[in-house]
Amino acid sequence: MAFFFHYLKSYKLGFTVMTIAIIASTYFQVKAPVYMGKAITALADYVIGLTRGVSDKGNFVSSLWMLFLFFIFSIIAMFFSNIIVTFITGNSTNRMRKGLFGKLQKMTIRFFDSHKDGDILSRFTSDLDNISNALNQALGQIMSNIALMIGIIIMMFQQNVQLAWVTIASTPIAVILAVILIAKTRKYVDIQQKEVGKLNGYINEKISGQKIVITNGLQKDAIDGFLPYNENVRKATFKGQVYSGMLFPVMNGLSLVNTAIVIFFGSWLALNGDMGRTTALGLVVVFVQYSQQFYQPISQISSLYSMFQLAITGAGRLNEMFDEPNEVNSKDKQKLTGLTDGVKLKNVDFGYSPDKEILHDVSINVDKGEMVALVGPTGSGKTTIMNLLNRFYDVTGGSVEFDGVNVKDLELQSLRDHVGIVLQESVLFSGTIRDNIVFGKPDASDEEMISAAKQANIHDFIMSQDKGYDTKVSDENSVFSTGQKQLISIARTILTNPTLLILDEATSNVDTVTEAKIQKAMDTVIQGRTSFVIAHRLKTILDADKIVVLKDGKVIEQGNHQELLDQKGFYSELYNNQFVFE
Ligand SMILES: Nc1ncnc2c1ncn2[C@@H]1O[C@H](COP(=O)(O)OP(=O)(O)OP(=O)(O)O)[C@@H](O)[C@H]1O
Repeated sequence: MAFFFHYLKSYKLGFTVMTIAIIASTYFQVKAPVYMGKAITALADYVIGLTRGVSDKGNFVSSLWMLFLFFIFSIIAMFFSNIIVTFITGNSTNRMRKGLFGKLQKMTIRFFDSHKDGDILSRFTSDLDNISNALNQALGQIMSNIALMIGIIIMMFQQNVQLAWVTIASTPIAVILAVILIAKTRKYVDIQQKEVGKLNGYINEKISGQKIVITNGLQKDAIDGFLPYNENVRKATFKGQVYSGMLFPVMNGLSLVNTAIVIFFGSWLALNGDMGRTTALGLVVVFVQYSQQFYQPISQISSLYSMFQLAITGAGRLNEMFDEPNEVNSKDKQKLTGLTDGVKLKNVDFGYSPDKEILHDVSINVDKGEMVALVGPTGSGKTTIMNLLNRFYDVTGGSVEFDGVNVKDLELQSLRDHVGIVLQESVLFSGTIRDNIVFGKPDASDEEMISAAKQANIHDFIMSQDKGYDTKVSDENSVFSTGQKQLISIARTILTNPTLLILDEATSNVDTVTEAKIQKAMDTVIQGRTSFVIAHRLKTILDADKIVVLKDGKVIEQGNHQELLDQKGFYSELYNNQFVFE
């Protein structure tokens, strides 16, 4: 509720106008049957008058006109309130989406590492859609239905107290039936959502692994696995639909029975009561209208319930994201302006979760301009060390220092400005090749951009494209191979001229020509720069000023190639067996 209030509170004027429009529309709607009754009484009087030779149809015509006008006014007022609801809903969901995306940009790497892309995306799509639908439907409908119910009750008691009691006598039965049906529907809608989630999970997994399915000829098995999920969805949907489908017929049936009782009792009043018969006839017509209108709000409000439930779940999931911690605010901290001495990891301990330590007492010294190669078996903690260098995560023990200053005492933005990263998996954003190269330095001149592309060995390839640097890059139309993508991201990093470079060498198989280009580009970008490289190629390791050998989160050996060979330890054993580092 606090979530909805936060976004809706700024539309006070809109709500006021909407309330006035709803009250007006309700007034016209509940008053119209009175004129219908008057018209019937006037018609009956006119017919009786004809037999007696007196005929005045003035009352009948004027009542019909009023009836017509009241319906028209009611429609106009309803139209206004709907437009305002649409305006408020559109604007508030727009603000929610903006807030959510803004929040996303402030989130920590930990959040992205621990949530699936699909899960984050669904908050922007299905959760926001559920909220928007519920707001759209509920804001106007709940208010106008409640207003309608109150209006009808007031009008009925004004018209005739006895008939009013008869009409509302069955309300408790209707409410009890509605509550039972909704509870049943909800149970099966919940099951249905869970089953749909499982089905989507299965489809998702199979789509991403489709190549493996095809390679192993497992298409039939994939379908066999799919069928039970699909069947469970069908069963749950069917049961939910049965109960929710019963709501309207049951309400309609009750409304009809109620109308019959009203007609029966109304006719009895007309025949035995002390009012004129034509007036009583008019009254019966009025109450037939009311008894039908009276059931509308009950069934409409109850049918909105499941929509509300989805919106509340959606709001909960959005709130979960808003409650996530932001990246630290470090505006008042020291700015990193460059590097004079070097970078140090001092007795670093770290775990992604408190109960499992990954790095144990890791110490590495890198002097300015040195290149360090991190080597070690898979899972030994190489990427984790990279994650600590530019403070994606905070160490739990020890410290990471730039020129002796703890990264926790540095302004985060200045730290990130000085650290350049080339990941194994290079990402290209939609836009032109130019946009992608100048991504980290949007104000770069064309000369700077071209020089970076030349150093990264990708200039000639770009120029071979029809539109050169203005060639569009998109998912469907990606002209780049994996290796070329890596060259582009190297160009992107060269352009930002980072003080400290973090580089994850690609292990993916690229052709030998591209491989040589990547190697050359890496040599260029590493030259004279302080750098950490997760090394997979022997040449990089041989060229390194320092090799750090990691195993199970511990530094087990450290030194240059020759020193490590002389130690005759883990490294020399692996090297002699030509085992991991090719
Ligand atoms: N985001 C994370 N959350 C929790 N645990 C993680 C996370 N990332 C890595 N780990 C765990 O930390 C340990 C070290 O992983 P890391 O990615 O640093 O190894 P690595 O040496 O880079 O491996 P590889 O050569 O396979 O890339 C592994 O046990 C891994 O399961």
